[in-house]
Amino acid sequence: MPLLELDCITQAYGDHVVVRDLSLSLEPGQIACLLGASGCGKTTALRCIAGFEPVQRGHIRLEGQEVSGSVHVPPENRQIGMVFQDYALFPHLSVLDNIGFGMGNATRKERQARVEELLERIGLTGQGHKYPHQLSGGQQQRVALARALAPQPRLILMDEPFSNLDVELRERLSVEVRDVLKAMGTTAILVTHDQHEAFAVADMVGVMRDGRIEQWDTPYRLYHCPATRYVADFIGQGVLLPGEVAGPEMVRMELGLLHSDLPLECNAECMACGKNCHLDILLRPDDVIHDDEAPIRAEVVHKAFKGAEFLYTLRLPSGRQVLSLAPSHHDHALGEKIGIRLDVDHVVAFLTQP
Ligand SMILES: Nc1ncnc2c1ncn2[C@@H]1O[C@H](COP(=O)(O)OP(=O)(O)OP(=O)(O)O)[C@@H](O)[C@H]1O
Repeated sequence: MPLLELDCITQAYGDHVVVRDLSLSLEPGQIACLLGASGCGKTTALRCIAGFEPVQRGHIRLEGQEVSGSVHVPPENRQIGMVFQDYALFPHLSVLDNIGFGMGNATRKERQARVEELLERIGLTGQGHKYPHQLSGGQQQRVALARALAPQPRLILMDEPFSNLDVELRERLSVEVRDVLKAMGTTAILVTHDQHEAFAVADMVGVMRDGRIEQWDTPYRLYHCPATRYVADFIGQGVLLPGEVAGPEMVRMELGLLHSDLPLECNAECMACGKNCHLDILLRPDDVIHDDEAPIRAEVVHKAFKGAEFLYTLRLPSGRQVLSLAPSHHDHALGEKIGIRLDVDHVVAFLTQP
């Protein structure tokens, strides 16, 4: 049985529909992420799950039991833990007391054992006597996670939990949070606009747009097999280059012929002949390989040093540009023409808009 099911939920503020027919299902122990641009409705969806907002249509079920829809179970009876962007720790309570705060029904001994266990999980053993202001931002957020986990909730909801932290710490903490959640078998949903966080933490990611989930998929598939132009553009870097269907599973483009393992998207007439449909082909920087032996030459118009790699922007003979990631010992000057070839695992193609 899924731990959480959202069945076509809709929520509006007045006339402004913010969440539209949103459905998803989470298995116990799964970590999901709602990812999207500011204002797409991620926080509102999370607030509906927590019970802070009623849903106007649809149903939410936790462990098969309806909590929103024809009934409305209040937030405090849903056994859901929350982690917020600003940590929301009690400043006048020690770390120990913050973590133990929500364990009202436990005995002193149980509470102590649980808090010690969680302190160890978050790497703060021996620091329980400190107060929030004596901790770094990353440590405070780990305490906030421990506090949310302490009462053994059915589900943890995290709203932009890393956005107050600097980039390096954000990456490290997102991996640590995933490890803690996985070690405890906790089901969780993260809300963020940062795809690196989403990819570091979640098993499944829903890319949201305008209140809807545009694609619900694994991070790998979102990157390599985006279902729509919007997802292709929102996730990762890349360019769309024009191509032409040369057969049901083959496309011709400026950089050569590409074989697709799936039938290419065609319009009805093209289905009949299997040729000449115009497509836009997605090329990621890792699809375009720098190779001195390759006959196709492209001019370096921009380069960004990434440490282990350069991200080159290259101009093709047609004037169109592609991105290419190359190991950083291949250090080429602006204006230089370098050989490139394609190494595309899956062809991602969208029918050219008339
Ligand atoms: N309480 C409210 N009353 C009226 N409108 C609201 C309320 N809360 C949110 N909205 C509007 O709903 C839309 C979606 O907001 P929401 O916070 O869910 O988006 P979000 O994707 O989480 O954005 P962000 O990343 O900026 O937090 C926005 O246009 C916002 O202005």
